[in-house]
Amino acid sequence: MSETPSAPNELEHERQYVAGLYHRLDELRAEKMEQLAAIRRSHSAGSHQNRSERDAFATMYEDRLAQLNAVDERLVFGRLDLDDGEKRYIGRIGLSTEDLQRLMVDWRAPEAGTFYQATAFERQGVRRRRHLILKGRNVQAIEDDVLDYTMLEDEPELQGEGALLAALNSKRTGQMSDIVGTIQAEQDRIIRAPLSGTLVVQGGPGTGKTAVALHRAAYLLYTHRERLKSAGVLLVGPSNAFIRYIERVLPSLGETGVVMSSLGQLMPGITATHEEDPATAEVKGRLSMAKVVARAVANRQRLPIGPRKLNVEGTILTLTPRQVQRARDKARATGKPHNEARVTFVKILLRELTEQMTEQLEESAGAGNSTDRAYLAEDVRSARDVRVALNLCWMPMTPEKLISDLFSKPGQLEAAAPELTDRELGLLRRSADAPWTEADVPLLDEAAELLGELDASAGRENALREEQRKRDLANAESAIANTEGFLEDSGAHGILSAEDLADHNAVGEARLTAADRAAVDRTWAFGHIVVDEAQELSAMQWRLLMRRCPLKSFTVVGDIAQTSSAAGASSWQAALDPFVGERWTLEELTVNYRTPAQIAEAAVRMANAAGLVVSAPKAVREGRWAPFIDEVPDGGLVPRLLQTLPEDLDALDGGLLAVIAEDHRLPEVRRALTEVYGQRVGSGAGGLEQDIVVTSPREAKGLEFDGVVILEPSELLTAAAGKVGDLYVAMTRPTQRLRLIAAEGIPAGIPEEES
Ligand SMILES: Nc1ncnc2c1ncn2[C@@H]1O[C@H](COP(=O)(O)OP(=O)(O)OP(=O)(O)O)[C@@H](O)[C@H]1O
Repeated sequence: MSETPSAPNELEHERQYVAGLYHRLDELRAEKMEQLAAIRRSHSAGSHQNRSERDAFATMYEDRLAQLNAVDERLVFGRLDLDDGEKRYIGRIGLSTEDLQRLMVDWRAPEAGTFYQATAFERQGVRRRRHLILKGRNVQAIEDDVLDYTMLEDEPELQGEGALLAALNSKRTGQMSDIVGTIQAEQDRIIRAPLSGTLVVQGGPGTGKTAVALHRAAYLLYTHRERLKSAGVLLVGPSNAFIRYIERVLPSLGETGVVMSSLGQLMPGITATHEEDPATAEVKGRLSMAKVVARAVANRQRLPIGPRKLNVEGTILTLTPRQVQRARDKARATGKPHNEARVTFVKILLRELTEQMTEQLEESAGAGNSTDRAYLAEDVRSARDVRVALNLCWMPMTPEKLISDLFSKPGQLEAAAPELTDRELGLLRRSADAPWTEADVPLLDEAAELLGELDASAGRENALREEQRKRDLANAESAIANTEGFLEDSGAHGILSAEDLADHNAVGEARLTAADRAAVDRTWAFGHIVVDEAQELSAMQWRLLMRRCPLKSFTVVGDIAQTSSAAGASSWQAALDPFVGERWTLEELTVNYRTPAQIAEAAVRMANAAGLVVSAPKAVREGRWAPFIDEVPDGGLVPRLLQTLPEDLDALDGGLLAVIAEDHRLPEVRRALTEVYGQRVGSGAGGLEQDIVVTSPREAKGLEFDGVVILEPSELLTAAAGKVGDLYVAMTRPTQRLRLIAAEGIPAGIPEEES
């Protein structure tokens, strides 16, 4: 049902139309630049309010300009020919002529939906769907799906097969790109699903879950702009490497307002490392840890063992356990978090101690000789003994201090976690200065929730100010870049620095977007949260995310079979039940767009042989190569890698190659490869710019490469705490070629004859 029109006049027609679209884009850019420059020229004049209004306009123009600049590549990618004769062009944004004649429809608009959804079975008024394949600003080729006849097939229909296969076969760059021109019908249905509720998207490797999650975020922001602009959208991924891998997709879709965070960054101000020990991560991830943290907080509200003598300016007062208990009960009854309820606790006891002091002084000075209560209250409040005693009973506390003490002081841990075994307690113990890990983040968040603000204003305001300054600088830089031509003409080029402009623009909080504010505010309630690789989340991580979106509007994408974290999910039902019960819907993606059939099938056979039930998506294409299997003698892994690498690199012809192995092998592999390939070798997360990447299976999660070499695959099978996720993940990363080098035997199922 695909036809490629050869008629040169068709191509010529499209070239002219597309040139017209770019012309309009350039006009709009020039217009916005002129408006921005005019605002800047008049900037310093007028009242504070005038300046604020101009700032608001400047921000609006800058945002629009940034969007217009971001959509240049593949501005338009499709055309629909409709029954009524209309020819509707579909592109990254909507464009109209000056007198509002529509030139191109935004891919997220309802009128563009049929571009992705129409099939030969259900034409939805579409006669022909045309894909435009651009290089730079020029139309290189066109490819048509003709839908105005019925064609029955059993296979799932691929739309724009030529354009799709061209995209799938293109070399990987180490950064994900958008799929807006070739979204398939089953993906589109998910992208355009309603905003409310929790939607789970389950799909095997390479089915486009990440792509769908990102396009859905862009779609929701477009369709529910008002609501989501003020509340913000949060996108959570497994690691910083993953966030770097996907970070260009949303800007390329014209959206910059999404907060992207890895699991280690979910608590503003804390940068956490990976939790190395899976058993420790598993214990920290249990839902029952919420109770442990709650007990740890309650244990910081203590009763003295007996009456305590306090010296206030030479007068001896007594603080009794009973008094403390009464004050504690009242403070707890306020229902406020620890640090805020402490205010009540302290107020009650200071009042009682001041009364005691008044009575004692009046007694000793004789009746009728009244003392000034205000002075006495101040004496009591500032007395060292009183401060120490009240702090011992109810210490103001930061989340970091609470959790650090909990894990580094054995007595505190035992008191707070009576349900844990000695072995589990041992797993949690750590030194006070150990770095924070991803598994600590939900515990810190839980603590922050129960403790409340230490000083309700300080921390957040500083963070906001810092964030504001960063944004002002970035805005100023882009404003200067965008108006370069104008500045040159006016002779101002080079005179104005981004810092000057940022200072000039600083107008307080008003200019921060919701996303800026949300990124630094732990208590921010997002309008929607998208979670990728969601199978890895522990119950405590889910608990944290649920707090960040009280409306429970979630898009959850992942693959249960790829779970490698010991704290991760074994079923969506089990993972979500504590938080949303049955109120979630499941969608499945069934086509593998990444991995060639021969490789995907070997991965599935391996998983099945290891006892893992995996959904086996149908691969869209055959590859050129079946997996290469090299069995070598002991000590032969790296020599064989060095021997085979030239052939693999040659075959990939400049493509991206990853060597995946367990952590303990990585230094040796890196050393050996760097000796031969020097700067071409990058490591793990930071290495995606290089064409040879050496990485662990964990860091490769969610990423893809043209070629993959796995060293000692059986090790990846056993390392993942009894789960086969890691080897399954590693085997499904390549888009072209897979090689397995093994000294300890090839895991069952991989060679075809065993199947
Ligand atoms: N409709 C499409 N058009 C073009 N490319 C697509 C399409 N759908 C998916 N792809 C490509 O397929 C590859 C796999 O997609 P993606 O990474 O989103 O899959 P995934 O399901 O998240 O995989 P995994 O779970 O294995 O990490 C990517 O290169 C993506 O760009």
